[in-house]
Amino acid sequence: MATTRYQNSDVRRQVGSPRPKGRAAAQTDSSDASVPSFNPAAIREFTPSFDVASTATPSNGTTAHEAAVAYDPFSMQTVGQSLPTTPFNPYADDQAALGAGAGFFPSQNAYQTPLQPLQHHLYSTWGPKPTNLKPYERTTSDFFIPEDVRIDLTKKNEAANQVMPNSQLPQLDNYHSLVPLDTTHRKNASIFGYNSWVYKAKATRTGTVVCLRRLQDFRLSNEHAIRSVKEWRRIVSANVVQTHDAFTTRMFGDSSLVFVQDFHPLSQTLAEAHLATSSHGGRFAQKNPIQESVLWSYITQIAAALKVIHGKDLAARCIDVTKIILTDARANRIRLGACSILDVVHYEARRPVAELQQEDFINFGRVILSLATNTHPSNLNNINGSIEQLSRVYSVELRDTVLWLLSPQQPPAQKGIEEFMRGIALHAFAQLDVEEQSRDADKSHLSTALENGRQFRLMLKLAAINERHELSGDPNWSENGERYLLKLFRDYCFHQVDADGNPVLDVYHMITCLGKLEAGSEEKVCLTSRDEQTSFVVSYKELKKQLGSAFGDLQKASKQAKGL
Ligand SMILES: Nc1ncnc2c1ncn2[C@@H]1O[C@H](COP(=O)(O)OP(=O)(O)OP(=O)(O)O)[C@@H](O)[C@H]1O
Repeated sequence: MATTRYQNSDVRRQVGSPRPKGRAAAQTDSSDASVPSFNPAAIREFTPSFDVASTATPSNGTTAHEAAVAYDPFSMQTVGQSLPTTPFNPYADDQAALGAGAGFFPSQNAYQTPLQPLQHHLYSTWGPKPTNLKPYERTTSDFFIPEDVRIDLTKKNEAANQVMPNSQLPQLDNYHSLVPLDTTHRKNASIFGYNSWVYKAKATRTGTVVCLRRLQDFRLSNEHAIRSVKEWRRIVSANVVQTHDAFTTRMFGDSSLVFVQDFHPLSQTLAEAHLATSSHGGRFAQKNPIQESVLWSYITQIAAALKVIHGKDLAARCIDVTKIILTDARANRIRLGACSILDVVHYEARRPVAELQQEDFINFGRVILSLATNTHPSNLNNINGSIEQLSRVYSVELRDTVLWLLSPQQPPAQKGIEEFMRGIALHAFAQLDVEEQSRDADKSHLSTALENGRQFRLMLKLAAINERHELSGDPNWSENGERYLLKLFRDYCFHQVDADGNPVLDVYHMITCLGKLEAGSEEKVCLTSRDEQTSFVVSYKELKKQLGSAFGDLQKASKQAKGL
């Protein structure tokens, strides 16, 4: 079998056969000692660490920047080449071409890192790891977002995209595709004084999914009432559902007041999550006793919300287990869900904010007492008895905290949220730690998604080139020149077969090949034609250039067709 070292010339001529046929076969260049031999095992449970493959990293000073992909997902041109002074682009293919003044650093020569060049073809290995694996062991799932996170996000996306066929709900002026979120027909008018309904809807102008809370049969008597919502737009807190707007409408067949809020898919109220109605008499029965650490987490988050709200001279007014939503059950993330509503509804009977803020503390205490004793707030008639019940299960500190919240101050003395926060600081730090750990895990997942995104862009380019029917009237474009090698690379990467011609589906091999191509590694690969008559030894770096140039042809033709 002839082995041809590829020289950037017309490979079609070197192949010597009009159109290669037959089974794809390819092998890694065995003359390159740095290349790990490819073991065509099926998807491995454990794959060796990429540290093993790292022996094959560029040795000729390929810099981090050379090895990275252009930021524009499809741009194969050096970004900013035509600009006189170009900002440093860490993703550019060729930093040298940017010119001396283009770098973030005084000149490219001055940029000499004492570190090894980054190995962009390797998946990063930072972030929390399963502890039962050796440091060099990785599972196939390591390359993707963890299953539980994927399921959670997918379910949330599904919930956000859910539609209701044959819906009788009206289309509003600025919102359409309403889907009711109330899971029960039981309506409780005691909180707002009106029956309320919650819908998911799509904003006509922006296409974003929002949550609409509708108060049925509400008659607006004062135009200024609705403007008080403006104040709530200023409240930006991780523990408050953001309110955007409020309007009245007759589209539901009555006079309704509607609040527009952020939509948090698959959220549950604290009552739904922790208190369950029994089938008889509407009494609430506990699902599982709530751990004390969860209660402290809730306390810390409600306090954080009140800090922002009271800090803007507003009062939450609606702190209730049925109006606080759990937006991420795994992380115990909660948000106050119905602030702003009572400011509009009770506009005529306005009361001093300081007084309402003091009431917030009492409602806050009732929420915690209700959760700790598994009693619906409307049944919390004997506070002392409930406190006693709480102290039988939970710590003295929790009991004292709830007592502090529930006991009214003798005027002119007033409770302050900062004073309360100082008192629970230890628990707030515990919550902070949980949040930081969860952020670490999310960052780690994000880095996996980043790597996958890079490879996905590469696959889009390959797919756009391989087997293209014709380009600019040339029916053989995708089979000629550099495109032919890209086709063989596609075979090498994805169409591996064993000695009997059976497919070898080695995810590790596919990911590694794409990673090296994406990084433009100096490592060489031996690509064999389908008829097994010709082989080409070519580096990933050259393949990457060829991919760029072939994709550039496509872009040029596409732009010409559009007259650009
Ligand atoms: N901003 C939001 N994003 C997503 N879902 C929400 C949002 N606000 C509320 N929900 C969900 O809508 C459903 C109904 O909420 P609602 O406040 O009406 O509770 P409820 O228990 O039905 O109270 P009530 O008896 O007062 O009507 C709940 O499952 C809640 O989790």
